[in-house]
Amino acid sequence: MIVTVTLNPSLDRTIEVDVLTRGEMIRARSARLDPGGKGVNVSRALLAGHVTSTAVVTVGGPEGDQLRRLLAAEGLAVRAVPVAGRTRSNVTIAEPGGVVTKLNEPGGRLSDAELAEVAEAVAAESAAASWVAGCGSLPPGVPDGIYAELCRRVAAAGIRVAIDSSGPALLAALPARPDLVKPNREELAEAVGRPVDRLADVVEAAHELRARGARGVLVSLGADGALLVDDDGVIAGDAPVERPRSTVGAGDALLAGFLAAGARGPRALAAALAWGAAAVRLPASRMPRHSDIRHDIVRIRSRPDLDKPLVT
Ligand SMILES: Nc1ncnc2c1ncn2[C@@H]1O[C@H](COP(=O)(O)OP(=O)(O)O)[C@@H](O)[C@H]1O
Ligand SMILES: O=P(O)(O)OC[C@H]1O[C@](O)(COP(=O)(O)O)[C@@H](O)[C@@H]1O
Repeated sequence: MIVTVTLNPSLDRTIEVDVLTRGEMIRARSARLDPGGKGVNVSRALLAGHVTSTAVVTVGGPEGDQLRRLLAAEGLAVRAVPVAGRTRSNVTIAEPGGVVTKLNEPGGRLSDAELAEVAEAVAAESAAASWVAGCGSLPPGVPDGIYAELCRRVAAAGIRVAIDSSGPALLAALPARPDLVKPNREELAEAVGRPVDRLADVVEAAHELRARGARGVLVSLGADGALLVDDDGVIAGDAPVERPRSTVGAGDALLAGFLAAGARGPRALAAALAWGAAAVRLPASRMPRHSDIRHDIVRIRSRPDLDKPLVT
């Protein structure tokens, strides 16, 4: 059983266009509305993969009501914490070939009292959990140290914790020793304050996050796959997708696959890559079911070519 925590969930509208040209009126090919936010997507992917999960989410305003309805329609187990600020709407414009432009709102402000209610909800829901995953950006009003606090509380209860966030919230979480962090290439580069251009740079930066406290680092690298650094060493892999449709939620599917497969070693990395690749082949942030996942396309390397320049 895996609990996810999303302080800044969203309604995700994905609009498919032939080409995005700034300053012009563009007729869309299709539009789709999904419940969103990183932890919400991890729980949706786990549900699709038949792994028990509960999503703790804040919900506010008419958008929050709609988010609840969308999650209920998917059959997700949700612990909704009502808040005064409205739930945000994020827009993704998807062009053929998987090129996406994302417009993410900051989200509604959360008060200290609302944050205390979230903490209570997490404590209540995680009694039987093997992992708690704190995912996504922080809305206004939330201190950078919130994920560090989550790590300490969850670890004190003997439960493992994963953090998928960025910027100051990710940096502040590291000294609290999360069992896993899942930065993408950009987030990793931001965390170490230098570009990450080759696999060797990824390894070095991931080691740095471990030196600052993270026990395991799973770096998602878009079309370049993913790299895992933990107590067992370094492994990398990829799963090529010929015709990517939408990368929205691919990182969330990757994290879900990794946790679902035991969160350790080549087997978990392979599952993560298979789930991530499957998400990329699906429209918008649709999460893969068993029948969407192909394990035969995954290539795991215990001695990756470190000089290889990254393509995405
Ligand atoms: N173009 C692609 N081709 C194949 N796999 C991809 C592609 N884009 C993403 N993925 C898969 O999805 C995972 C997450 O994508 P990434 O863009 O790194 O994360 P995030 O969505 O968190 O920014 C990657 O590690 C990879 O497994
Ligand atoms: O909290 P953030 O960083 O603004 O991200 C939220 C967005 O990320 C998503 O969870 C997608 O995440 P990924 O594409 O990184 O897997 C969307 O559902 C949501 O709109």
